[in-house]
Amino acid sequence: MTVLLRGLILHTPQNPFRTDRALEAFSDGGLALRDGQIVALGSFSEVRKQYPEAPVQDCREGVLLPGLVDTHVHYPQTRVIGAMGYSLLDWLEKRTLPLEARLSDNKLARELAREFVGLLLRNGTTTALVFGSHFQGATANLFGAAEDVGLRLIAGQICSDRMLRPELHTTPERSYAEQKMLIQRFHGRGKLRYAVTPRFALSASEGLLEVCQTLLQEHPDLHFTTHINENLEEIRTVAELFPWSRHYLHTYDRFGLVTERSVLAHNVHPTEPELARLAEARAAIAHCPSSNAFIGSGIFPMNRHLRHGVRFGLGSDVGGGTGFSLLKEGLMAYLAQRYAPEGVRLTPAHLLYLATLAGAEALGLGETVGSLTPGKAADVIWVKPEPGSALEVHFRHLDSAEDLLGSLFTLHGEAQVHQVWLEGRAAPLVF
Ligand SMILES: O=c1[nH]c(=O)c2nc[nH]c2[nH]1
Ligand SMILES: [Zn+2]
Repeated sequence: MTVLLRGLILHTPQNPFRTDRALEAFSDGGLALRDGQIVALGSFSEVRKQYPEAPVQDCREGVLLPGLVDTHVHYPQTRVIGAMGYSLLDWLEKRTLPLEARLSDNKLARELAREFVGLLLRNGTTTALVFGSHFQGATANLFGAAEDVGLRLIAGQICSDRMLRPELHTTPERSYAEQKMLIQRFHGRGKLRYAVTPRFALSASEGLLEVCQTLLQEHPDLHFTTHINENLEEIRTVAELFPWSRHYLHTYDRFGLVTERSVLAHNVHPTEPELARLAEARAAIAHCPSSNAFIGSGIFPMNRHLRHGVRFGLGSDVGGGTGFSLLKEGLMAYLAQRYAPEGVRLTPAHLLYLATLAGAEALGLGETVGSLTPGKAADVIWVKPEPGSALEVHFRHLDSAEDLLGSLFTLHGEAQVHQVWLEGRAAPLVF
């Protein structure tokens, strides 16, 4: 059955870093959904003519956007959000890893998984690349919870075999066996995909990185994700642990882990050769602006990434980040670039692109999601201003689509994700 959504529709089917006309807006727009796909987009009157019999859902209060894409978020860390006053390595040791160690308890893991996917959806995220758990059972729970609600999920069991805490350490042999089982069970099942996920080079021996390489060779359509160049002390330690490495990226590249299916989180302190190599390999970066500020990692050198042609999308990086909202991450990216000495002048179109299509492309899903182009999956969100809020005033009085989008990102805290469609089906937002 075809359904029509009517309202203000905004998306960025093109890249605003390359063209001035990337933002497409329909002030009284129509979006036709059928069999999980978008089948038409245009002015409401045009779309109505194509589907005169279809039921219409009136979404004229607020705005319809593509589902948001989070390229980096940690499933076990919802309850870590807000731990102030740390930098990366002491934040991991004192606040994050103790909680992650508790996910050996399957009952807790199931509860956290349901909570986590519910929070992604409530914030309008319909596709996510997720850091799983160090435990196989907990990671299976994450896949199960995503499947239950219909979230598009790429995730994997984290592997580490040194320098964290003993409960979180695996061995190369065990990690291979456990990951193999998860890949067989979940990779390619519905909207689930598997990502090989060493936590970071600091906590992975060469033997473990070899296992990651073997898995990617045995299953060339797997994804790969990890962290890189987040914090200066981390970078120094990695250089000591891999004395042969030319730079941080080399520790992954030596094992064939830097490809166009790779997403590396942060990259706040890259060298020029690393940026050149990332561009050459077409690997993508998950830019996590609120996390970079919150754990004091530094400001993302966006201009250098653009100059080299390195792809990047947005990541909430919960729980180093300050919450699940990618609208907020858009604002944080904007603010950080305003502070940076050679910051990029971002527009509302850039922020929407980074929160949607750029992320989809980083995950290799640019043909499937990220914009409302007909033929793509009907992953759509309806965002409304809270009654009585400044954002509502803006929605009543602004008539430029671009200005409205700017106020939506700026006043994101007054926006409510009212409804989410996953492949055309309305998802429950209360769990
Ligand atoms: O922001 C981060 N969050 C983490 O959990 C983590 N682990 C390694 N490096 C990390 N960075
Ligand atoms: Zn992270």
